[in-house]
Amino acid sequence: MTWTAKLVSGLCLAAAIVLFGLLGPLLTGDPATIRDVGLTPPGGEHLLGTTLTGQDVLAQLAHATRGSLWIGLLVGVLATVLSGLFGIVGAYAGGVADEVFSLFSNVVLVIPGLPLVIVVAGFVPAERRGTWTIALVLAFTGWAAAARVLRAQTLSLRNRDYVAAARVSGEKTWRVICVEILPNLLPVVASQFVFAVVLAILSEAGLSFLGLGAADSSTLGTMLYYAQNGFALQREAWWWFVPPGLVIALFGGALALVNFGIDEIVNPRLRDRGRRERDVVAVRAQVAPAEPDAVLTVRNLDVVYRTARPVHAVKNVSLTLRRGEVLGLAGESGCGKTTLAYAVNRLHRPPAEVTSGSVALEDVDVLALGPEELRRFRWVRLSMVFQGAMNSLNPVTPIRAQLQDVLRTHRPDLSASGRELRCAEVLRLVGVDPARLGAYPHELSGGMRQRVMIAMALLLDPQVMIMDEPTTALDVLVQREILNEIKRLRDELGFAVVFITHDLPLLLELADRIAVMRDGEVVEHATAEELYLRPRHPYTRELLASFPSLTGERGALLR
Ligand SMILES: Nc1ncnc2c1ncn2[C@@H]1O[C@H](COP(=O)(O)OP(=O)(O)OP(=O)(O)O)[C@@H](O)[C@H]1O
Repeated sequence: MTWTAKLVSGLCLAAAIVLFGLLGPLLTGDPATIRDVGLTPPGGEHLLGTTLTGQDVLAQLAHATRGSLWIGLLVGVLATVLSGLFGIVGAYAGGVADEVFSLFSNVVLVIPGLPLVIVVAGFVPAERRGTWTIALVLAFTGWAAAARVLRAQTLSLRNRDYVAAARVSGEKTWRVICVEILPNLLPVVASQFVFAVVLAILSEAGLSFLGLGAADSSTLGTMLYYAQNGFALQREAWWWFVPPGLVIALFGGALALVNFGIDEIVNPRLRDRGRRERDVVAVRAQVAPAEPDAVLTVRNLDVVYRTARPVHAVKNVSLTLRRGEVLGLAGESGCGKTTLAYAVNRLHRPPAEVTSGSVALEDVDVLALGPEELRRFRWVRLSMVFQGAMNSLNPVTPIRAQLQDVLRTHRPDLSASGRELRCAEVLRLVGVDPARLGAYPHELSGGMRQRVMIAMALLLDPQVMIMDEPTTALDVLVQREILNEIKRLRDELGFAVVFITHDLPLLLELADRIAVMRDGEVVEHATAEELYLRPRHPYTRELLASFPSLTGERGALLR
């Protein structure tokens, strides 16, 4: 079922039940009228039959549905307000307020909900136990888990740049919360609300079934309570207890479907979950025989994002990476560079799918590897430095642990001292003092973090390293230092590099050969020198011309 189908069917079902609760009582008459037609089965005058005392089950059901929905709505609103207050306001305010609010939420969270509800509801005398009392008790015991979720979300949002910008520009606190933070939380709040309503209806049914429900209203739980007391099951009067049970189940199911729909709106990736399980289609080309000194051979590769409007991101790409070579992959933003790099590594996720072609790393047919073979292959023979690499480190773990994790996974026989030595060695290789092994990522500069990621990619001596714009976020001096380091390491260790960037002049300096991509296709593939001196494709000439010359006339800088 697609996300829209879930949402629409959930909303239709919930709307039908709400309509029945709203209009049913007006059409079905008094549910309390006693007649001498006890336990009449459904049919004729009484569509859903009668109770032991001859009351019409349909009329009771309509009133009970209205009562349950009303309690569900009250509790949903109250619990959402409480969770918003304690979760969002506390987290945004920070300091003592956050600690006090958070402590209170935690205390409420660990109190066992149902027993507390039963004790509190039982403590209030029956004649004073009205709808509001029950709603307050259920709301009080039901808001804390949602508050924890909202607090976590708010803590992450309050540090975002756009919230900081709003604060710096002098916006008032309530405005920052309502305009900058709340809209981003709305999908989460909506799904928490839906969950609170379902939980309230179920809990109220449980309370009423135990005889602890509201004295002033009839709910689906009350109906079940009377059916139980009237021995409906033993008397085989199924029409007395099945309808209220069914309405509870259908309403719960409808809201669960709505919740799924909301989840998938919040996280569009979920929409594609399960739509396709394969990342590579079955029919694809045989691995072509590689050139003698080729280490990585890509042949006629096609990658398609199977979205509502499919995107053919990589089209018939063929590339050969030779031993110890730096192959540059250049092209404007969105031309498919990252998609190609991910597909070569089998890191692409649905909706991306390799539809044809082959990828071979020496003798390994990469597209044919199973999950366990892939796990053993990646990083050992082919590693990757991701785009924005300096943010790829886990902020709460020291560098040492992150580097050692890779060794623990792929070299389990290495001793603790062996691991330590190897980590220090790779850090030294990339020009970072091994004394920084104990540092957390935030204690390192951007350039150092970038180097640590390169060190991590070098840990297992891979034959090929794919570097996806590894230096874009750095200033030119640090960028140059790192590029020189990559060249030196390549000469020293002999691995081959696929270096992806939109910066063609940088590639002219670094790469042995360059492939220029446009719209998913490789439009030109030549040595760096050839490409610079004799660019053949108009797009390459355009790219070369778009970079300002430092030696031309002043005006040439401002093209
Ligand atoms: N998950 C996705 N669903 C649909 N289309 C996608 C998805 N991810 C990427 N695309 C599309 O695939 C094409 C190639 O994207 P890709 O990220 O590979 O480009 P790129 O050359 O690496 O760009 P950049 O240099 O900006 O990172 C783009 O048109 C992009 O919109």
